Amino acid sequence: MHQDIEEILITKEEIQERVKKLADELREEYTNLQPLCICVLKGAVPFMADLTRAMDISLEMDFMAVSSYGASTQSSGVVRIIKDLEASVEGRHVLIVEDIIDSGLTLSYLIDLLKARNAKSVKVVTLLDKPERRKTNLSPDYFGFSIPNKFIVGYGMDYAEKYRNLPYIGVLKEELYRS
Ligand SMILES: O=P(O)(O)OC[C@H]1O[C@H](OP(=O)(O)OP(=O)(O)O)[C@H](O)[C@@H]1O
Ligand code: HPA
Ligand SMILES: [Mg+2]
Repeated sequence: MHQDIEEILITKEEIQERVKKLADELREEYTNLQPLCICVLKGAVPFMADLTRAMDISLEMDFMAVSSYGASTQSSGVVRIIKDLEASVEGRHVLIVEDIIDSGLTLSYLIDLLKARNAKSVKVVTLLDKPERRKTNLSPDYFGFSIPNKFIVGYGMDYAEKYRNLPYIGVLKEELYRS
């Protein structure tokens, strides 16, 4: 285990098993709809890659970068678009692929934006849900795990850009960000 990790919350094997089940559910819903899967950079990259391959249906991918955390464990509340989509979402069935919903501010901003751009449907799949910290009344259509209010890293998730390549999801030692 990495020296900065307090405990492993979800193992690599548990992630793989859950992702496969989510993909089965999404296949049911999206077969023949040619969904546009939107990966929210950067944290959702490993989840997007594993999930879409396991879905194994005809789909398209696009990528969007928004950021509200920076080098902090608290959302700034201000969502900035860093990279916009290439594809038009008009008339499309859109599936937003997120790694984590925490305050919900990133996602509520994105959902409003995609609806305003006339997507035919907008749904959300997130690997992790941290409901205790929610500041909006938003819940994902699909989620992998509900987790306690701890700052976690790994499988795409970072603290100040580090730890994204850990294969498991772990709780970051508090002394690394509390001073
Ligand atoms: O529900 P919220 O409180 O808005 O938090 C969730 C968002 O915050 C993180 O992204 P971040 O802004 O850190 O960008 P990153 O994916 O590039 O790390 C995470 O990947 C989600 O997109
Ligand atoms: O717990 C978290 N870890 C990493 N990134 C995050 N973005 C929102 N919550 C988290
Ligand atoms: Mg981040």
